[in-house]
Amino acid sequence: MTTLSTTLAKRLEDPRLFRQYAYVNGKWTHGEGGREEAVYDPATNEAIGHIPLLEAEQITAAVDAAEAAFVQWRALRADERCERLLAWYDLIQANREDLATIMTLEQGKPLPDARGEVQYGASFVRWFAEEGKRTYGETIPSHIPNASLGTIKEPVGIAAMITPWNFPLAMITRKAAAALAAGCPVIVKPANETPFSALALAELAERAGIPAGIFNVVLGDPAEVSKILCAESRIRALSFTGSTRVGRLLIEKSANTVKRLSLELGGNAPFIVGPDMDPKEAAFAAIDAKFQTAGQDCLAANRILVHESIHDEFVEHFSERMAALTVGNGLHSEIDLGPLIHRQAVEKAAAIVDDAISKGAKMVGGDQSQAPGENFFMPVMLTGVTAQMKVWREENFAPVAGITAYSTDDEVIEMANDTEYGLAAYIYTHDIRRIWKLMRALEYGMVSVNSVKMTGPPVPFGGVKQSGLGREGGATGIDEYLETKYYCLGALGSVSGS
Ligand SMILES: NC(=O)c1ccc[n+]([C@@H]2O[C@H](COP(=O)([O-])OP(=O)(O)OC[C@H]3O[C@@H](n4cnc5c(N)ncnc54)[C@H](O)[C@@H]3O)[C@@H](O)[C@H]2O)c1
Ligand SMILES: N[C@@H](CC=O)C(=O)O
Repeated sequence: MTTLSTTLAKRLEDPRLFRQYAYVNGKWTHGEGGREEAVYDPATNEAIGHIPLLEAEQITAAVDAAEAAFVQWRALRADERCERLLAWYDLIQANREDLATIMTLEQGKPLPDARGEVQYGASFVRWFAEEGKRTYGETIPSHIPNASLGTIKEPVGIAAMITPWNFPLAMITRKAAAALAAGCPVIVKPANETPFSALALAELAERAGIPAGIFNVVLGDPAEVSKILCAESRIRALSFTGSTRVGRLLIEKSANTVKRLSLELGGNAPFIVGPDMDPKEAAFAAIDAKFQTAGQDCLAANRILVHESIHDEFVEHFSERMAALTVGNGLHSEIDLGPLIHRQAVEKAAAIVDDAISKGAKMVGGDQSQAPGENFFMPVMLTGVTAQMKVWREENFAPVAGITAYSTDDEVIEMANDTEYGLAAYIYTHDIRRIWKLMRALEYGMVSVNSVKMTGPPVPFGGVKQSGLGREGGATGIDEYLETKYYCLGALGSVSGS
């Protein structure tokens, strides 16, 4: 019988990239308890494969393997680790088409977007391969007679990573490449909805010469696995990307082992349009900022705040452009929006729209009878949204755009900051004084002015408030995996005053 997993394997130039096992200590591993879970194509609801759910002892075995492998990995010179990471980068690039196919099948995003994510994910590997060579310590002018003082940077130890389904590859490489370059072994727990991208990365890491035990992918019940990872004192850093709800749980669970925590959590981005903007240009930019990955993006423009003087024109252009968006299976050509990840996400989106309408918002679009399958949600524009509505308060993670008018800069600052989240904000205006005022007043970790695109390897990506702790990427991303060791070399004789 032909199953979708055989169909999938046949679609790939290199079928060995499609693995249905965990990857621990350089070995493809079954679950010892016989538990497994199906993974579905969200566009069709067909199972594309199965993954094992590992037992507690198998997760601990991954930690044992990482601990043993750490000794040699940290002992390599930075340029030697750089070479392995560059080999990984080359393999990811060379297998871009297969990786994109796997991603579209498990995540649903349109194939061109999946190719873009592979490229984006690979770019972090190259960036951190190089950054690993620049983990400088410092020399400190001594206040102690005859002593020399300074710092050196050392790998923090085993780093665990728990990652989401919306960016199944790049959210792994942005963490793992930094940790590996710093000299740390890595244990990744990907989202159960999208494990196959992570497993393909493991296959390529092995081919790149990253030794057994240094890059592990564990699979299992999320609460069970993370409980073990958080409680394990040998794991010194935990990096999580996902919802604020789960982020809070991980903080609690890690308290006893006092780990280094990096948290990239939810967002509720405001998209502010000033009165001087061309309403059409701003509306088109807002469409891009809202509907990429079908709205399932932590940077998605959730609350679109438009100056009252151009609001009606903006809304007209927005709805026209929204009506032209195509919704369908991401493997087909000319698709703008793929499915949501599963049926619950569709139900959540519908509940957010109903809540807004019951509180007075007006809806354009969103004829769900046109949806090409049960996990699809036709894009919706809601106008007249208020702070009492869920669409304002919650990260909707769906193609639902909430729009509202404002009259003054002070008012829009208050509106934009009226959320527990603080990941990213967008400002569209050409008035430099307004740009400066808004940029300084917005309580967000990242502010993008007149540009939808804001991310990439050189960028210190991260949020404030309840959107997270720490930064990924950029010149500081590797610090999440490094400890500073201060040294005092005393009794040196002649160095006083240096
Ligand atoms: N800030 C960022 O960089 C960023 C990037 C991507 C996604 N996100 C956020 O991620 C969320 C969407 O992703 P999601 O639905 O996969 O998030 P999620 O929090 O439900 O899941 C993220 C990861 O946590 C695991 N998990 C789920 N329940 C758990 C539990 N009880 N204990 C331990 N682990 C558990 C999941 O299996 C997955 O691996 C959104 O809030 C989005 O904003 C943030
Ligand atoms: N789009 C983000 C991921 C958030 O979901 C990124 O670029 O890292």
